[in-house]
Amino acid sequence: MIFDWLYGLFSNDLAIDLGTATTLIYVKGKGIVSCEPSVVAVQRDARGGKKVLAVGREAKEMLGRTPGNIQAVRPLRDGVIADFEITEAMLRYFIARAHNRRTLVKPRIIICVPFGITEVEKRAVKESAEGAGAREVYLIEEPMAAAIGAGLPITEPSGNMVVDIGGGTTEVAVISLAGIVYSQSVRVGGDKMDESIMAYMKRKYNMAIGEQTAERIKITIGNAYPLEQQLTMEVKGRDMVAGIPKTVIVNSDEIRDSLSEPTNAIVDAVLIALERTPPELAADIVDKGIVLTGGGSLLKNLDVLLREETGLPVMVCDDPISAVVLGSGKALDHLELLKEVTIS
Ligand SMILES: Nc1ncnc2c1ncn2[C@@H]1O[C@H](COP(=O)(O)OP(=O)(O)OP(=O)(O)O)[C@@H](O)[C@H]1O
Repeated sequence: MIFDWLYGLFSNDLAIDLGTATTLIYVKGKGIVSCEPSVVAVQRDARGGKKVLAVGREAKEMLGRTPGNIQAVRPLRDGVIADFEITEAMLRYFIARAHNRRTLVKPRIIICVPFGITEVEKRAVKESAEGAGAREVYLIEEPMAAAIGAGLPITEPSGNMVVDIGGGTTEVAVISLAGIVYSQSVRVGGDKMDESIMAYMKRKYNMAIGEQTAERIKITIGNAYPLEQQLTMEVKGRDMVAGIPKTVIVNSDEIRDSLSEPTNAIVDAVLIALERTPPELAADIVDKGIVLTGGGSLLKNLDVLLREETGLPVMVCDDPISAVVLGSGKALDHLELLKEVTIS
């Protein structure tokens, strides 16, 4: 008892959402202390060695703007770890910054990982957190963390459907009695939406735009179902024929059309999940509806499209970008829940 109290006083337990697009860190008792792009700027020397120059927001600014020997990389792609070494360096950086090293006790860290992560990837994530000073490392799968973060009653014997639309993947899961009954991950998310916009700008306007511009278009006027009012936006890029910078005005209808492939893939993943859900749990979902989490769920009217296509109630949770890290943090706060929902 006294140990628990002392531990609570001195420890600085962390929850980390290691996302393809964003890494968020939650510190027990303080809330979310960091929310930065999962990007690392790396300098390569002649012998192939790598030196980390910047991490997070500062590194994202460098994407597409670096000289030859410096590379701004996203170490997680399509929901999986594409570069172990750099993921580890990024994790160390974020943990070191969030963890108050003056505290006496090493932190317990819970890290949220993509559903279906391999044993090798699990070990890599655990080892990098241990290397960064963790006393104990717990892993929680993304759909579970998202469901807890969205406030779903996951420990009850009833079906809950959560659709987490991230940067690299969309994970559709049905959860009951603190277990994942069904989960399917498709490699479609915010990144594919950005790619579709880039391809459209090339096709329609002969114009090359960068990833960041495509993301801005998506966030500002992107949509999945007709908006009440048409929106427009000025876009700057490079004319691919003349080779000089140019500006065009695009509208929300054409951007919706350009996004139809990724948005339809998300609808299909949800329809397949509904088809494969055991009947009793499907009946619960008909009553309770589908909850959307993840930054991709903020695409305008994506909830409306899903409602139209499934005929079920669909709602976006409060603060969808933080749901996963908040859910992981909540698990860390409740020992019983932690045992039930983490994977080894
Ligand atoms: N308002 C918005 N409208 C549309 N998309 C948005 C909006 N805000 C953020 N996004 C997109 O959400 C995505 C990031 O979501 P999130 O932070 O949940 O992903 P992640 O957890 O890093 O990825 P993953 O779950 O694949 O590991 C990005 O593609 C971003 O462009």
